[in-house]
Amino acid sequence: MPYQFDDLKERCRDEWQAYIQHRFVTQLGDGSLASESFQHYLKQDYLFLIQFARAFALAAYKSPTLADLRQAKDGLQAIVDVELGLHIDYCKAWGISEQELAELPEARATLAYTRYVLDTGNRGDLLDLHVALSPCMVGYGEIANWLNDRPETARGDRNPYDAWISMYESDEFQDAMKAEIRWLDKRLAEISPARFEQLARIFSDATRLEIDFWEMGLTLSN
Ligand SMILES: Cc1ncc(CN)c(N)n1
Repeated sequence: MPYQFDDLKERCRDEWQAYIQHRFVTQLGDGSLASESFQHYLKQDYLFLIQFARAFALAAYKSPTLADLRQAKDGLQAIVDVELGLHIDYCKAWGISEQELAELPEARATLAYTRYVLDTGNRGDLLDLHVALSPCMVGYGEIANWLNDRPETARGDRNPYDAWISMYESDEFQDAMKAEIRWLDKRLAEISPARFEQLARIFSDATRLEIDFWEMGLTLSN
């Protein structure tokens, strides 16, 4: 049986579930998350997204074909034009200016995650890099859908974080997520069991670093 993206998730099912259904996520969904935690997360996520945009630029550099180049360009565009744009507007609404964002120091969880992905991409090939990026690209789309299906989730005026959920439910974000899964499914179909083990390690590491990012928000750690 050829491998596919779902096999990576299945291989680290416990970590994936701990990421998708993290306490930060459930509190964000029911609206009970402390605003300090959300603001801390938002600020660090701005810094995170800048580094992730660099990682997609690295994917473009490492792309041997036009199809690969387009996929890297679409990922970069989803972050720079869609996510970062919305993020800056969203930060403004929460009283955080672009100037403040530009001057922030990176928290350790931000440093660890982003540099892990960049290092994996530098050392490895294009598939290593896309697998390291995939918990970010796929996880938030899945989180938005999971929250939306959850009866405890409060929507609209009843939840101060409703716009965050809507951002990741948007067609732009969901389409970028599906395109990334399609790209990965095609590449993973061609790999050996030994290669799958290497990629499963990367996927698990990146997923654990996503969990640490939520923890950083909850504990306000720097
Ligand atoms: C930490 C993190 N992971 C994922 C995403 C979704 N691109 C994000 N904005 N921030």
